[in-house]
Amino acid sequence: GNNVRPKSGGVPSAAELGPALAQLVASRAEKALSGGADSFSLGLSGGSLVNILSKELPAVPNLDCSRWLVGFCDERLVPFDDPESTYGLYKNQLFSKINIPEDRVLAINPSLPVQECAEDYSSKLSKAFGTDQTPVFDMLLLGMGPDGHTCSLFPDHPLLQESQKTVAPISDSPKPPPQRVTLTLPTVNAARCVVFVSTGGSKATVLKQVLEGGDGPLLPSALVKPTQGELFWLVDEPAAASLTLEVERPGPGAKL
Ligand SMILES: O=C(O)[C@H](O)[C@@H](O)[C@H](O)[C@H](O)COP(=O)(O)O
Repeated sequence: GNNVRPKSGGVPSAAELGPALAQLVASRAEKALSGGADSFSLGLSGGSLVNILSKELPAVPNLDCSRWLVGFCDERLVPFDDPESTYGLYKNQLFSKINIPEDRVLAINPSLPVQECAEDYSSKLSKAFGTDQTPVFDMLLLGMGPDGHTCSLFPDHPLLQESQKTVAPISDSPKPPPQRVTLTLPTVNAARCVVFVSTGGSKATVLKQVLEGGDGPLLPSALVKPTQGELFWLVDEPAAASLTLEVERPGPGAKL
């Protein structure tokens, strides 16, 4: 075929990708906090990130999360004890294993109707970030669905045009559950560092389209272009299988 294999022998396997992600998070946390900021703000997403982070973050030596401020890039409007709740999964699998203070985790209020829930989450962010403007997260961790969605921003959905709100409700998500709350594209693109984590062969075609272009309108993941911040894609071999562009392979211990 015409696949140009990455020069240095391939992108990390899924097993190497977790530690690389944890290192990247730890390094950006240290950068933010050593620069004198009183918090490191991190936005989480669901999907496979829950397991990766729950395994790898607690394994980082001397990780101090006492000054982290953790929010959610999107959340499903279900009770916290529902297996579909992203917050619920992180609470059980990750927050119980790191020293993040409970009041520094910003979650939705799942008992509110979706519109009010989005407004409530938006004001929680405003308060925590001390601004009425777009909150600027130090780091956002994103997944990408096989349809190219990220957060709860789905292909061809009117929410892709949202330019005023920081957070928006969605009640017709094509991926269940239908009701969700999501950061909008302007909020995602205001972040200082955005990291996509994408693994597995089901992502190969869409990853090529997002990174190398194709016919039709840009997919939601391709609309993520931080205006000032950094953008990383951490992908494994099967996800990268259709790429023709060259992929960098940071070795173990690389400074990202
Ligand atoms: O709320 C959701 O439905 C999921 O969080 C979803 O948006 C997920 O992040 C992507 O589909 C990527 O999933 P993987 O990380 O499992 O590839």
